[in-house]
Amino acid sequence: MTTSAALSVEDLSIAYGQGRNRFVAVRGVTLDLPLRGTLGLVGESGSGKSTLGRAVAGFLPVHAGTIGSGPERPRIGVVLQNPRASFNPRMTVHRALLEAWETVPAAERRLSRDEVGAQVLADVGLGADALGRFPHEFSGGQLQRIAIARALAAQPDVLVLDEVTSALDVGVQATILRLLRRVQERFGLTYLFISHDLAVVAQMSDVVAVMYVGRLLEVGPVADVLQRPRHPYTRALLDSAPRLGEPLANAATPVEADIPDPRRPPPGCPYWTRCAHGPLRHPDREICRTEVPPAARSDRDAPVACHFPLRPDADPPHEGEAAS
Ligand SMILES: Nc1ncnc2c1ncn2[C@@H]1O[C@H](COP(=O)(O)OP(=O)(O)OP(=O)(O)O)[C@@H](O)[C@H]1O
Repeated sequence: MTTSAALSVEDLSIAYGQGRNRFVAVRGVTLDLPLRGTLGLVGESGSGKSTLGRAVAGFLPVHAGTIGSGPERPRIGVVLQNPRASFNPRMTVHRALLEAWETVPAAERRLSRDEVGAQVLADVGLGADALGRFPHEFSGGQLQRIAIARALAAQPDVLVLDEVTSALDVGVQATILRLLRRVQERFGLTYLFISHDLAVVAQMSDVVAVMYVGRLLEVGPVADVLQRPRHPYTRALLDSAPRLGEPLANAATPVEADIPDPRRPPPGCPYWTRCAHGPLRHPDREICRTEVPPAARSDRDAPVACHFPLRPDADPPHEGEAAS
């Protein structure tokens, strides 16, 4: 772990199922969550983002590797996409906040029982009148604020935020993102921010990690990864996000093919079956089909898991101009 990491994930693998149904949803992921900063985790559906988030939160058994930061494990909270599903409909907001607060060992509590209410709600911009009400009385955006308040009541060091704005209207999304930044600064929190929305990740993150079929393909400072992507997959993801006035396709446009089933990943690089820079378009790049590139790691000088990474200064990248 580097000294500025709040939490380190080292060579982590997570499996689901048993026997013949067992499959590895996250493979060999190494990441540092930057202390008091945000790591944005992006990737298409099924890439393993939520699995990694749930494992970091301690909800899933670790199959191989470690999640930790030395003897003092940080307190980790979670906010999910659908707040309605995460509240007991028969419990008042006040009771839900108290339940979260009760998980903090008595000697470590920063708030008294009396303060767990109006004060915590004020931190997320809600009035004390919400305390005696029930989840169904709130809009999705208000309930997401309450979910954030509930997470704060448990005094986290790290928050796993899994698609927290995906179910909200755009205007409400923006206010929730601003609120998250405010509470991050105020309480010195570290975020693992999971989203399939690159624009939102770009706005929120210091470091970006790109997952694909369970593997980490690229990781680095947000400006590097999103402005000078090295992995053809990152490049293709960026190009698939529509931008006004720009053509939709360029040389990095992926080969038309389905995303592989993570239960049956292809041999070699997981991305070669769609990669415009791989063996489908460059016959001399057979290695992509047969050898898994060394994993991208945030703690090493290895930001990209690709046999033929794009040149960092290539903008836009051109066929055949990848660095060797
Ligand atoms: N509880 C589970 N049991 C078995 N398989 C699961 C379970 N949860 C997720 N999976 C599978 O693990 C793989 C990774 O899923 P995960 O939800 O982590 O991906 P994701 O990148 O977060 O995508 P999404 O945005 O669709 O949730 C998928 O193939 C998914 O079907």
